[in-house]
Amino acid sequence: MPETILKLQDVAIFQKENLILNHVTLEVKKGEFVYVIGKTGSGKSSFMKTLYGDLPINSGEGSIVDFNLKTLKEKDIPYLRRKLGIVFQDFKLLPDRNINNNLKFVLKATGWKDSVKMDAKIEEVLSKVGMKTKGFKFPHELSGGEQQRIAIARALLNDPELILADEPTGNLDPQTSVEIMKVLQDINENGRTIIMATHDYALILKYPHKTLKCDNSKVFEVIQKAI
Ligand SMILES: Nc1ncnc2c1ncn2[C@@H]1O[C@H](COP(=O)(O)OP(=O)(O)OP(=O)(O)O)[C@@H](O)[C@H]1O
Repeated sequence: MPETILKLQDVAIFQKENLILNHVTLEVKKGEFVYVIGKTGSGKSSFMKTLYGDLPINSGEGSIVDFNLKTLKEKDIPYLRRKLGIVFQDFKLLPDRNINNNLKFVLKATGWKDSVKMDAKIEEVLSKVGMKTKGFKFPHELSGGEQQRIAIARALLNDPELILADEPTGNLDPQTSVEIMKVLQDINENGRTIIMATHDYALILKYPHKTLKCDNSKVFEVIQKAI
């Protein structure tokens, strides 16, 4: 039996005093690829934020990569995030430094010290996303798709058990979206668990996976035909 990476039991998620999602019960096992879909404002980002400790769970129980989301303290959040790779729609690369230094910045911030090991790790993650030769480029010298590849490489730096991707193709054209999806697909095939919020139905049809839908304050699994 694959181990459980995420488990939510009757969870309620609020934005300020507004209830966004209620009675959320679900389980994600190691190695799964799971989509989270839903209309604008249905709570996809709120759901993802809960998973990386940006929104608390007000009721119910939740655990993610061995962290208890209910009892998670502010000081635990950096440690939780080291076990997660987070990818956003808008890449969030630092504009004032090249790609190698963007990646080195994250390694140093997460406790890496040995320069040789850092360089080797950077080369490894850049290779995984097909960007090995682009380390000396600045973010503005790369296309959107290339920047997202770098953001995925950055998410891989600390060998996360789970990758959370919130609309990773939201700023990309359809062809580039497919390329990014192939990168994520590859990473998943190498054993990593991925949860990806998206409203890109073309991608879901092309790469079918378990799909959770946010609708009417609920999260439930949908089968492909019903999407
Ligand atoms: N920081 C915030 N403060 C208060 N309310 C918020 C905040 N962020 C989101 N909301 C509200 O929470 C609800 C869910 O928003 P959320 O961003 O989770 O939806 P979404 O499904 O990710 O939408 P989209 O597809 O547009 O990104 C919306 O009604 C939104 O207005």
